[in-house]
Amino acid sequence: MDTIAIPALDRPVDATVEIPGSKSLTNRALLVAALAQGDSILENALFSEDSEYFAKCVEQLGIPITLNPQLAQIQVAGRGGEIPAKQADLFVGLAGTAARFISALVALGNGEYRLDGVPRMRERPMGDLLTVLQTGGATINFEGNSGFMPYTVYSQGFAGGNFRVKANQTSQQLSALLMIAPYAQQDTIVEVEGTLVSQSYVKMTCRLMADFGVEVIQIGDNKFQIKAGQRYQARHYTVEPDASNASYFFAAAAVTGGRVRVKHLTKQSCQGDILWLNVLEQMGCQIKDADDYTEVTGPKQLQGIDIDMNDISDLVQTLGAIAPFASSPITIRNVEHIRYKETDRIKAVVTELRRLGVQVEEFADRLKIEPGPITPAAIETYHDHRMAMAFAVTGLKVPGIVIKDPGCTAKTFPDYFTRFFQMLEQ
Ligand SMILES: O=C(O)C1=C[C@@H](OP(=O)(O)O)[C@@H](O)[C@H](O)C1
Ligand SMILES: C=C(OP(=O)(O)O)C(=O)O
Repeated sequence: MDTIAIPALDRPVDATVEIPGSKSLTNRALLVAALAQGDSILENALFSEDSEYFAKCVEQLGIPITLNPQLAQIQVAGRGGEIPAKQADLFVGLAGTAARFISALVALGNGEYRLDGVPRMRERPMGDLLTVLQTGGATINFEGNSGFMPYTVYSQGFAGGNFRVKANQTSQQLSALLMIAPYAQQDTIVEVEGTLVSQSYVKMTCRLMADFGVEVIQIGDNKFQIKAGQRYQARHYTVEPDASNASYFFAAAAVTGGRVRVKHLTKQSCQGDILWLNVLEQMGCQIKDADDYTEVTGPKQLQGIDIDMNDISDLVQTLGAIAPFASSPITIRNVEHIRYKETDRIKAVVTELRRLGVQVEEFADRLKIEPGPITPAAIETYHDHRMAMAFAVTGLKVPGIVIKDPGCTAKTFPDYFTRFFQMLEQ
């Protein structure tokens, strides 16, 4: 298996970086542009496994896509809500967004659509969304366990109506439903039953829908109404840099007492993970928030923090990886749902921190990390891009840290290590 050795720094980082487009925004924009009538152009789109699987699915459904990776541009020739293909065999890799959003998209079609992913994707929850699609008219044939990939969706359009959906393991199933709802035969009201995790992503969904001309009426925190007959408008859309993927570069400034500027990402971002800046501020960093960039300057000594990360849970690994360098313990709460992601992320972070000699307590929905010295080790990444990207930052402070299977960053950030090393050379 490939590995990458991370060089420890004997000086603070001092760099300006650019981060590719957001995965969450690219895949939402691909979906709504596919449903719009006519050509949309996505600028600064992400080119990575998650978005390329997504684009390929849309294309297989008969909606032409032109990829221009050199210009970071994707052109989508939307078909006004029609799904031209009557049959397709679709593969989503490990992309949770593609799995959920494409399953919902094919429910608008008229035909049979098989969906599958990598072995871990077959374990990730899909059932709550599929139950709603069944109530809305689809028949679903599961090849293995009910509620999990692989399955075939037999659809004849989506009826809409009133639904209750669980969103305690992932918010993506709710986002998927919201985005197809304007094309249902009648108005849709979706009520979340119980806890809604990762709420900031649902806000992002509503914002993106509004950017393409569709209104979601939110009734309280947990109820959403979408009028049928609304139509997405094709448009030019510029994808923001990925705030979750920027977190590793800001973290590098935080742990080395250095300075990192991320171009074109600002506090006005519609991505919930922009709140990483607030986390770092509470830990002692200084934040400069300009019109077209954000800059983090790290302190001499990071402080500990006790934080609910339910809404920004893709950052748990980033915080876990720098936690041993704080002056007091770091407690990360309310993140049981990260056990259903690329890997069980609570378990993965705890295991790898312990491998580094760090004292960590694991609970069902939280972890507590004690500061302390680190013994270098080779970090297992469990096919999880965020394990590789986060623990590379730990390696900046401790000589001898090696990241196993660094190629797993291809999921959302194929040239992560190139940009990471470029940051160190500035
Ligand atoms: O809707 C989205 O784009 C996402 C929602 C979050 O997932 P959950 O809703 O499963 O927590 C997040 O972790 C994921 O990276 C992207
Ligand atoms: C959880 C993630 O991805 P997915 O979209 O596959 O859920 C992630 O990118 O951290």
